[in-house]
Amino acid sequence: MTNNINQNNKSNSVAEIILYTIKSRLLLSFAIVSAVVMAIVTSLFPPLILGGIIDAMTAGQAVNWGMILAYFGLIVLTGLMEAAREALLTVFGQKITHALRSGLMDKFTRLTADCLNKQEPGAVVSRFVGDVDTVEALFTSGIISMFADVCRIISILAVIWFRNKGLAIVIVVLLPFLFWFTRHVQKNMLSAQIANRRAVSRASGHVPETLHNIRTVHTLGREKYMEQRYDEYISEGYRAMEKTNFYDAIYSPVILILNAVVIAVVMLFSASGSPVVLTLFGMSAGTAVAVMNYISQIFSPVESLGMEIQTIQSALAGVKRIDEFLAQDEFAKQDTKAPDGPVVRFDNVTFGYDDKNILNDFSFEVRTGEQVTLSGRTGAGKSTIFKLILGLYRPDRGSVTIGGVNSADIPDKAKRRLFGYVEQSFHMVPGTVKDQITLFDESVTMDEVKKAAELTGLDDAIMSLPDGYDTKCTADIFSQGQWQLLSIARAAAAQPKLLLLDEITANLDADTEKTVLSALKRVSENRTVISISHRVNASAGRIITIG
Ligand SMILES: Nc1ncnc2c1ncn2[C@@H]1O[C@H](COP(=O)(O)OP(=O)(O)OP(=O)(O)O)[C@@H](O)[C@H]1O
Repeated sequence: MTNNINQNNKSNSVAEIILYTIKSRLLLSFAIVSAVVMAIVTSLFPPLILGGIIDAMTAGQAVNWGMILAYFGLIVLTGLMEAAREALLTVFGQKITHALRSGLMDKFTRLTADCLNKQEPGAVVSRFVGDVDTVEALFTSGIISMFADVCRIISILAVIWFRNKGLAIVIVVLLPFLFWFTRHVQKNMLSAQIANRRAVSRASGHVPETLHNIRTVHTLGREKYMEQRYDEYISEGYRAMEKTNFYDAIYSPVILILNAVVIAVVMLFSASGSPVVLTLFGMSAGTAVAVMNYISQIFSPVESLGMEIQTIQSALAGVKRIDEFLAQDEFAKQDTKAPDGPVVRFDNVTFGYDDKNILNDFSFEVRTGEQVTLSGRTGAGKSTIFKLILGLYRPDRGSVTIGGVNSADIPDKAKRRLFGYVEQSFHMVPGTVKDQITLFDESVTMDEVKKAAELTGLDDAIMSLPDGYDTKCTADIFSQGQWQLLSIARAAAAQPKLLLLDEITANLDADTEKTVLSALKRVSENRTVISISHRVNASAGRIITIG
C-alpha cells in the first residue's frame, strides 16, 4: 500500500513532535533553560561566601552583614529557581504528552483497516499510555535534569580547582568509582524490583486460578502442589525484596563514608608540614568549610545521573516504539469528488484477508432505487462486501465503485450523506440521545434528527425522557428493539442515498422484529438498499447468493 504520510503536514516522528512543541512554546522553553542555568549559578556562591565569612571571623575581623544576607538570599534564590525549574518542566512535560497523544490519535485515524486489523489492542494502548509517559519522563526527569546535573558537577569541580587543586584531583580520581558504584546499585535494585513485581503478580494470579480450578484441584488431589507453587512465588518475592532492601541500605552509608574519607584525606594533607603537599592542599579555615560543603554537594548529582541514564534508556525504547507506530502505512486516497449516485458496481473483484481469498472474481451491480438482499452461508463474505462498499479495504484485484468513484477514494466528508449503515447491534457513543443520531456531525440538523426519529417511530419514546433529545445516554434508557430503531434513525438522519443493513433483526424477538421491519420499510422508501439476511423469506427485493 502506498505511504501517504505528511497529509495535512502531520508530524511523523517523536523528534518532529517534540521540536514542534519546543518551537510553539518558545517562551516556556526559554524559561526552563534560564531556571536551569540560574539554579546552577546561584548554588555555587553560598559556600564561597560562607568561606569568606569564616575567614573573616578567624582573622578576628567584623563580619560583613551584606555577606550574611547574600548567603541566605542566594540559598533562597537557588531553592526558588529549582522549584521554578521543576514546575516549568512539569508543564512542558504535559505539553509534550498532549502533543504526542494527539499525534498518535491523528495517525490512528489515518491507518488502513488492514493495518488496524493486525494490531494487538493492548499494544496500541501501551503506545498511547506507557510509551508516551516514558517520553514525557525524558524531559521531566531525563535529559534536562541530566544536563543540569552534569553542569553542576563541572561547575563545582571548577570552583574546587580554584580553591584547592589537590581536592579537585582527588575528586576527579574518585568520580568514576562513585559513578560505577551508583550504577551498580541502581541496576541491581531495578532488576530486584522487576523480579519482585513479577513474583507478586504471579502470586496474586495464583489465587483466582486456584479458585477457578478448585474442582479439578480437589478431584485430582493437587492441593499440595498448588500450595507449593504459591509458596514458591511468595519466596521469590521475598528474595527480591531482600535484595532491594540490601542495596537500599548500603548505598547511603557507603556514600557518607566516602564523603568522610575524602574530607579526612584532604584535611590530613592540608595539615601536613610539607610545602610541596601544601601547594596542592593548603587552605584557610574558611576555604575548608566551603570545600566540605562542595564535596557533599557533588554526591547528589552523581546519584541523580544514574537514575537519569535509566530514564533516558527506557524513554529511548518508548521513542522507538512510538516512531514505529507513526511510520505505519496510511490510507492512501486519490483526490476525488463525491459520487453522484448510489450505483454500486463490483467488477471482477478478488479480495482476501492475509492469504485467504474470500471473494474470487466476483461481479454484481445494484442500480439506483433497487432493494437487494445478500444471502449465503456463514463466512461466505457478505459483511466483507459491505466493508468493500464502505471503502474500508481496497480489492486485491478488480474494482468496487459507487457512482463511478472507487469506494476507497470517496472523501470521508461525503460518506455520511452517501452511506447509512445499520449493524446487528447498536454501538453507543458517550453523549446525549441526539449525539447518538448525529454522531457529532454538525451538518446534521436538529430537524433531520427529529425527522429520522419520527420515521422510525422512536420520537415519542425520546420525548418522554427527562431531557428529551438532550438526555444523557445510558444503557438502560431503551429496550433492545428501541436501540435498533435508534440505529436506523442514526443511519437515516443524514438522508443517505444508500442504506446498508447487516442482519439488523438477528438479535430481536418476533414482535420487535415486526416493529423494526416496518420502521425500516418507511426509511427504505426511495432509497437504494442492500441488506444481509440469512432468512431469505424475511427479506425483500432481488436476492444475490454469495459463496
Ligand atoms: N478482519 C478480518 N481479518 C481476517 N479475516 C477476516 C476478517 N473479517 C472477516 N474475516 C474472515 O473472512 C471470512 C468472511 O467473513 P464475513 O464476515 O465477510 O462473512 P459473512 O458472510 O458476513 O459471515 P456471517 O454470515 O457469519 O456474518 C470469514 O472466514 C472470516 O473469518
